[in-house]
Amino acid sequence: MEKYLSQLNEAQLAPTIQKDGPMIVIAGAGSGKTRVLTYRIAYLMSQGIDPFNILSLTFTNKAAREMKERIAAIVGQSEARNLWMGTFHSIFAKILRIEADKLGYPTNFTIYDSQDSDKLIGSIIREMGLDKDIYKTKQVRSRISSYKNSLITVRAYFQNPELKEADAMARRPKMGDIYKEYVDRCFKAGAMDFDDLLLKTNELLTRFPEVLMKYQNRFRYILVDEYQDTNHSQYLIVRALSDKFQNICVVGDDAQSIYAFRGANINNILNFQKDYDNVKLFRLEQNYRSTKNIVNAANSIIDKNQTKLDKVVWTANDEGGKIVVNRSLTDGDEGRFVASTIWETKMNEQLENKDFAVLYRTNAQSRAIEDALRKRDIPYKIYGGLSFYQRKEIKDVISYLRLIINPADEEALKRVINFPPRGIGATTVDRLVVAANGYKRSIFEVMKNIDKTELKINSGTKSKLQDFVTLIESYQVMNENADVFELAEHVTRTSGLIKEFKKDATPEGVTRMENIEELLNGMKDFVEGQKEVADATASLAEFLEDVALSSDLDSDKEDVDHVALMTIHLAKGLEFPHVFIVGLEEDLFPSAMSMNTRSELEEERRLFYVALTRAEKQAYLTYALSRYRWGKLVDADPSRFISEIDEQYLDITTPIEERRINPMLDADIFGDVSPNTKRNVVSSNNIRFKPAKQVELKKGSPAKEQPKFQPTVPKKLTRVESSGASGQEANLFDGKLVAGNIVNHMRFGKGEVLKIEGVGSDVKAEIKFQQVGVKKLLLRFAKLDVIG
Ligand SMILES: Nc1ncnc2c1ncn2[C@@H]1O[C@H](COP(=O)(O)OP(=O)(O)OP(=O)(O)O)[C@@H](O)[C@H]1O
Ligand SMILES: [Mg+2]
Repeated sequence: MEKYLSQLNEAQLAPTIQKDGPMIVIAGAGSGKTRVLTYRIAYLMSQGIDPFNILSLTFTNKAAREMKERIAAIVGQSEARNLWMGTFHSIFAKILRIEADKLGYPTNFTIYDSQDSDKLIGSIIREMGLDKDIYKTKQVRSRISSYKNSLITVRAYFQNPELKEADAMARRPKMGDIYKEYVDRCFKAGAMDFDDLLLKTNELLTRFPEVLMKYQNRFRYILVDEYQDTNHSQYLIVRALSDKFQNICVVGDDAQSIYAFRGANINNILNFQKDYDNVKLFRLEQNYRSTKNIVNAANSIIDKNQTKLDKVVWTANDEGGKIVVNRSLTDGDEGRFVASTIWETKMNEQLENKDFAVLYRTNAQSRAIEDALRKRDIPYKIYGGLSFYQRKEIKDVISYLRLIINPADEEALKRVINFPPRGIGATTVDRLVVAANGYKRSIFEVMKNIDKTELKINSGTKSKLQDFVTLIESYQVMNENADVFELAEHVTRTSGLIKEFKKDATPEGVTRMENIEELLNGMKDFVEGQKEVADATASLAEFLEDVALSSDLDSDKEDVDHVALMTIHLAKGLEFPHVFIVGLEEDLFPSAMSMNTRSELEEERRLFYVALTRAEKQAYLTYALSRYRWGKLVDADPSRFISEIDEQYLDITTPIEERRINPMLDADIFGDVSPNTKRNVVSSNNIRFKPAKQVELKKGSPAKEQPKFQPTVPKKLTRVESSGASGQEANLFDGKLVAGNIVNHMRFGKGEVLKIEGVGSDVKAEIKFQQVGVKKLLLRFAKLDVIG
């Protein structure tokens, strides 16, 4: 047996060496699914399968690169190089690059990133004279995206009255018209957006049987990682390509399906066995990633979901430390806890920064963490922010390059036609756009033929337009002989970009210049790198394709030692020794937007499962009692997810508060309460108002009795139990604190006690604070000093 196969356990070995036929590996996190795919590819090659015939689809380009390196270590670099490996988008962009003319696109088509799409949609909404508060750009884009991922073309849209009706109900009756205009304009600009890369591939494979056959024969073996997160469009591509040979191997975990909001369909994994004949099903049960505590805690979480496949996950790894649960008063404190824990752990255990990751639900949460890390001089990197290639100055340069290979590219043209300023005003551009739409030509063509049009543009402006056309055409000539680096270097100098950026001597301006330099360095690298690959051309088109599809997760330089900060969505498939999951608060995680149906809440829970299972050695769960959101300090309650973990796996440094939730509304969030009444009030600016606390004890009932509507926090986790009515804390102020006392509160400052009410653990004080007015505080939680 091949030596590397001994690095697999028996259960992993079986799918690895199952050469032919459809197969699925369903297994929990950390059980070696990705490892099986990697070794399977090496195995197929050792069995004489040509790497050109193997297609492997991964979730990130980074994952693809890592797999390739691993395989190269086994079978050798030169063979591994010929594998087709990458994300759906990058692989099918390459195929479309070859076949695009069949669909009426130039093979040099541009890929619009989400910024480009947003800009185009924004201008369409403006041109159509629609209300931009109703037709919000991002919402419109996500709607269009969901049509495309469900393969609803413009024509299909207009044939289906239900769709139109749904949009009309959502107060957007013109959605279809925007969709049509957007698609037309992209097509005219020779541009595909991200979703087109899949949609057009589907179109290609259905409309052109000979093309389908070509790629079916090419990709005799297909492997897909993270299959649970494929959307309909991706699903159909995989089905079509694998239809002939049926050598399809998918791996996934239904418990980690977290992209439903972007159209991922968990049924793809559930139905796989129905889609193909004689499917071999494999299961892996042993987790190699995490400690027993983490594995068991994660199991106890996912158990709460109703919709799931039964799976066993266990580990032979050490017990490990319990999961640390930390409460902070504010998000700032939370950041400080994270930073100081990282700092101390690094010292005590001799670790590096890259052994730590901080995961959050929303990007906005990174700020407080960043501040705290900076104060301690701990280097960090945020993943998933604005990627390098989306920064303004970089996009400016890239837009020139895009225009060189595809002068029809409307978004690129609009970006640089007057940058650096050359006296072509917005009105002129608007006229050009209208004319181009009228003539059904690109703006660039209209500009080239400006004398033949009837546009009302004065001769001074006309000659400026012609100069611009000449400039771009001169670059096009240069592009025939120069490489990407030489061309870009020339463009930045002669277009006036460098001069323009140099004018700005502020630190930001200096950073811009550095970024451009970095871009040029990257191009040099690209050119050198391509020289090593036999059939590569180092063409500008290839470079731009890499740029359009790169995310900053991909460009991660392994040699830099930093703490990783990212959203949980981005962390899928990754692993880190120490993981902090921050902001575990109701309405944040689970997100306020995702609590309307059981399936939404279950997706949030899967997200939590993904987060927790990234940790190898130690996990930390943190929450704050108040946090700045939308510029306001809002109160927060600990997330239900913390209390859903079996307590034996937790190390709770500070007892968890009862959730201040209206028991009437929360009795059974999906049960007997009508959906209209159960939600909290949402104000117009989307800030959720918390209903007043109504967990009152019945008169005369013993203090220990739990309220009838016990929130989902298990009894033992509530402060009532841990310190108890009989414990000292609850009685701390009994009898000691009386009306008239002057107290000091950590957050509210100085105040006077007006009255005391309630019994046992429910004793409250009404206090008039100098700064914030009258507040009612539960004494067992309130941090008060009596000062008079
Ligand atoms: N048989 C094995 N022996 C030793 N280590 C293993 C074995 N199988 C997997 N591992 C290691 O366990 C970790 C998890 O494996 P892998 O990433 O393949 O799991 P996964 O099932 O893909 O996880 P996820 O669901 O998070 O994507 C990796 O570090 C991997 O190298
Ligand atoms: Mg994996």
